[in-house]
Parts: sequence; structure tokens; C-alpha cells
Amino acid sequence: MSAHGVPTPLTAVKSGPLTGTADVPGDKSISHRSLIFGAMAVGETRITGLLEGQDVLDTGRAMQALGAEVTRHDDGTWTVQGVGVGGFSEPDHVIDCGNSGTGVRLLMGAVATHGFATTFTGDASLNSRPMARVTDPLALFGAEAVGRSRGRLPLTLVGACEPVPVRYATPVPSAQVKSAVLLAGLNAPGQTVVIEKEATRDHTERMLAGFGAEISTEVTDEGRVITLTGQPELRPQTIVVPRDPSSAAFPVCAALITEGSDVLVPNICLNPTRAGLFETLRDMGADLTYENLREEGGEPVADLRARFSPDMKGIEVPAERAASMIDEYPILSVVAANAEGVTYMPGVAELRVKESDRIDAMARGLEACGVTVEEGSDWWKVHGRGAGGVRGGGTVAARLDHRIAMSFLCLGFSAQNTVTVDDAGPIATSFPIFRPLMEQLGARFQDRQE
Ligand SMILES: O=C(O)C1=C[C@@H](OP(=O)(O)O)[C@@H](O)[C@H](O)C1
Ligand SMILES: C=C(OP(=O)(O)O)C(=O)O
Repeated sequence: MSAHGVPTPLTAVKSGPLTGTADVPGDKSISHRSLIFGAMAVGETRITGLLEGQDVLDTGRAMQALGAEVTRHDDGTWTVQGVGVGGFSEPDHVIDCGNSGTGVRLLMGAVATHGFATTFTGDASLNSRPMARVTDPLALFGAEAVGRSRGRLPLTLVGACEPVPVRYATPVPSAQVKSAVLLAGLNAPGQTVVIEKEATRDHTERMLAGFGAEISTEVTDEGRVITLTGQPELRPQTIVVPRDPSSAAFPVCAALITEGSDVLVPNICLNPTRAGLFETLRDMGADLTYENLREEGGEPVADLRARFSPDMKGIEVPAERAASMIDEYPILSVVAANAEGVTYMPGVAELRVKESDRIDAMARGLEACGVTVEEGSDWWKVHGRGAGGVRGGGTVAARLDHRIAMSFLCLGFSAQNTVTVDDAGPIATSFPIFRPLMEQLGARFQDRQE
């Protein structure tokens, strides 16, 4: 959608070669957390490299509604004047989290142990996503939620006046659920414990430790046991947000499938809980190298170099890798369509409850472009057509989902015919410079299908 709510169709045209350097924006997960933890610290947190995508801007406005001061400076840095743990005040209007699951779920955690009511809403996509996965554990702290059926937004959360700490094993592999519980635990006395069977992205744990919280992770037979001591005084931080591997995925994958391409994507965070896509691509035979591998801000960082890879083969993607690449399955399926043989992706039920049902959205769109897809409730298979073998020619529904829109546009750069997405507006939620960045590499777009 455009700012006026009108869908903005966009067409990708066979392009290439894609060459040059792609400077992708800051990491979305770390950007949300920088604003939220900054708002819960005492004093001024300074952030450079914040992703200025719609999802993160909505979280910034929410922090202001809860009493923190959030300022963008002329040099592009952001500052947050935090109110301290337990210092949020009741917002005087509904908090609109737009398209962002991370925004609303983390914020519900943050207010759940404050004794006031907050009402949350979002766009049509967010208002259809499951929230009981967060409100159930928040009820254990003493918070009460009243929402629509199946726990959907709009929803009012009445925070606990006298919160108690919680021990909670997450039933789904979700960093958003884990983080909501830890955020609630910040303002509960005593120790809050979250247990996760599979490792999900660990930015909350790493960043809370950086802000001075007492937090530890132990790997046991039960899984990862994360213990947080409540009511710390968080110290403000200077944060340099690393670049987003989930955004890097688009120029990297576009280069792998577009003839003659050679693209460098510098300074990408390769935190092992996020880097599953790149391992998978290498397993498929992609010419993808990590250059200048180093450590920055406690995270592994590298420059990714991706070259056209005409000999990629379909593989079975290990289910235990799913959490570390959960947002990358849509673009992986586009690479799979350009590989030889079948790519089997098991253990991915979570894809059905993202901004859209991502298995269904990709399957229908790939079929419209001449690619065969099989699917079950928690798995799917893409039958590859080999390099340059995708017919294209489809118009696909983006379903208010940025990753669906960007994935199909990347397919269009290498397909035999154009690929149109019915609405490119959602791309602004996570990667507002996607189009100019891809154009700079040599990708071709048309505003209307011709
Ligand atoms: O914690 C986060 O920042 C995120 C966690 C993931 O969601 P789930 O935790 O629901 O799997 C991911 O899909 C989302 O884009 C960002
Ligand atoms: C799933 C995603 O985000 P969120 O859950 O924050 O809406 C995503 O960015 O792919």
C-alpha cells in the first residue's frame, strides 16, 4: 500500500548481470530491541544504523506513547531517553504496531508487568496473527488480556500491579515469545526463567546483558534455559546496529540466480542464530563466500560475496536449521526454483503464521510462474527448473507481506518473462531502499506490467 492505502503494483523485468556493492540497512530485530531496551534504561541510549523501516518507526512511536523520549538527529543517529525498568506510564491512545509481529509481541511483554491498561492494534495482516502464544505466558505474571477470538488484535492488556516471576517453556520456537517473557520478567521481582527446546535468535539475551541485566543461558537436556534476575537498573548504551542478514538475503539470492552476477554485500551480521540461509545456499552449491570475517560488537560479521551459480542442486533443508532462517524461506524457494531437482523444506509450521501464510503465498505465486510446488501443514517442496528455467509471467499477491513481495521481484530478475507483485508497499516495513539498491546493481523494474 502507498501512504494513502492504495496498492502499488510493481513489475520485475529480466535483468543482469547484477554487479557492485549492496549496502543493506540495519537489522530489524536489533533495531526494535535498541528502542525498547533504551526506553527501559536510565538515561540516554544512542543508536547508529537504526533501520528506518515502518515496523521500527511504529515501535519508536509506541515507546514515546509509554513515556520515553525518542529523537532522530540530523546525522541519522537516534537517541532514547529511557524511563527505567518499571517506569512506563499509561498511554493515552491505542498503540498501532502496523505490520509488526515483533513490535507488538515485545511491547506486550514490556507493559505486562506495569499496572495499567494498553490497547494494541495493527494492520489487517497483524490483526489476523496469533497472540495467545504471548498473552498465555504473560497471564502467569498476573496480566490480563481481552482481545478478539483466537487471541487476535485489537487487544487490551491490563498489566499486573504485583507481578510474580515466571518459569516458562516456550511451546513454539519463537524469539518473539521468549523476548516477551523476558521483557515482562524485567519488572518482576526474583528470577524469570524461559526454556526453549530449539535455539531462536538470541539478540534479547545478548543485548540485555550489554544493558547490564543479570542474564545467563545454560544448555541442558530440556533445551536452552535462560535465567533473568528482575528489576535491574539498565545502563544506557551506545549501539551500532549491524546490517540485516534477512535483508542481505535478497541481493545475495538475486545474484546467485541472475546470469553473470557478482555482488558484494558488506558488514552482514552472521550471528549463528540468524545465518541458516547462507549455510543452506552453500549446501546447494552456491558460489557464496564470506570475506573479511571478523567480530564487531560481540557478533561475527563478514562481507558476503555472491556470484551467479548455474549449478545449484535442490537439497533437504535440515529441520533443526529452520529457526535460524525462518524469514528466509520465501527467498530460498525462489533460489530452489532456479536449482536442479527438488528442495524439501520440513519443520516449518511457523511459516503459516507470519505476515501471511508464507507457504501458501509462495506456492500460489510460484505456480503462477510455472513452478511446481507440493505442500503439507509443516513442509513444502519446490521442484527446481534449473538456472534461468523459470517461465515467470505471473501476477502474484503480496498479501501485505514484504518478504513475499521482495522474493517475487527477485524471481523476476532471472525469469524468462516479467513477474508482477500486486502491491509493493509492504516492502517499506523492513527494507525501504530495496528498489533503489537493486536498481543500482542493475535490476530492472517497471511501475506497470507491460
Ligand atoms: O524476535 C524477532 O525479532 C523475530 C523473530 C521471528 O519471529 P518468531 O519469534 O515469531 O519466530 C522472526 O520471524 C521475526 O521476523 C523477528
Ligand atoms: C516475520 C517477520 O516480522 P514480524 O514477525 O516482526 O512481523 C519478518 O520480518 O519476516
